[in-house]
Amino acid sequence: MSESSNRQRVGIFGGTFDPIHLGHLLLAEVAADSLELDEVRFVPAAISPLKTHQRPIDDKHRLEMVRLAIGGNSRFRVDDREIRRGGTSYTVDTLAELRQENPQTEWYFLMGADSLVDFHSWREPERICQLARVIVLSRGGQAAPDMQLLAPYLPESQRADLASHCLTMPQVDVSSSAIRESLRQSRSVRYQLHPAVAAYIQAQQLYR
Ligand SMILES: Nc1ncnc2c1ncn2[C@@H]1O[C@H](COP(=O)(O)OP(=O)(O)OP(=O)(O)O)[C@@H](O)[C@H]1O
Ligand SMILES: O=C(O)c1ccc[n+]([C@@H]2O[C@H](COP(=O)([O-])O)[C@@H](O)[C@H]2O)c1
Repeated sequence: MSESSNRQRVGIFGGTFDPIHLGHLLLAEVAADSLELDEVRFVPAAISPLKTHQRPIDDKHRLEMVRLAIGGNSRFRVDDREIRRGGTSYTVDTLAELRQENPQTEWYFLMGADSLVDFHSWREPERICQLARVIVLSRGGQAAPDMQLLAPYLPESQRADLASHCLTMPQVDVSSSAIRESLRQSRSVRYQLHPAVAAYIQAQQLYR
């Protein structure tokens, strides 16, 4: 057996998860399956760097909803390091920490195609691509992500690498912001959330 086939393959999936919804779960499942990952780690951000103007709900609720949503999936784990670290959650810091703790692991950083559009304004995008293989998941029915957007920021070789590791997932037109808005207006969010998350939101009276 080759050395690389013995190495753990772990996907890192960061998000504000305010709240976690079925689009997130499907993205992680498609990535786990297509990339033959041993594990996907959901990493809730304390404060996402490009969302500093809007405070998410309490960390403990977001963390608990991730736990509830991934319950029963043996490949999914939650990693609360960004919440513990507090402040603005930079992906480069998280990946550097993970690499240092587990140098033998093959790390895959998963992101939705909409995040790619502002990837150039992330902290140290070039180093992120060195620390992990960045996997962009685009939604079926939508145009493939435009890698030219990254031309000023990433060398051609890294752009080509990103482009060759795009995955397509079914289009799930669900977002945390639309769910928050529906809940505020007492509209149904049925089938957009894991039932355990929906029950938690109701019991805790969140997003009213
Ligand atoms: N419906 C979806 N399908 C595929 N990917 C998604 C979907 N919703 C979010 N993502 C991806 O999940 C990651 C984390 O997203 P985030 O927690 O900000 O959720 P969101 O629904 O985009 O939130 P908001 O509506 O508040 O911006 C991002 O990379 C984003 O591109
Ligand atoms: O490191 C950065 O500069 C950076 C900038 C924007 C977003 N991110 C990460 O991308 C993930 C998704 O962010 P968001 O805002 O879509 O919830 C989350 O883990 C953020 O910490 C990271």
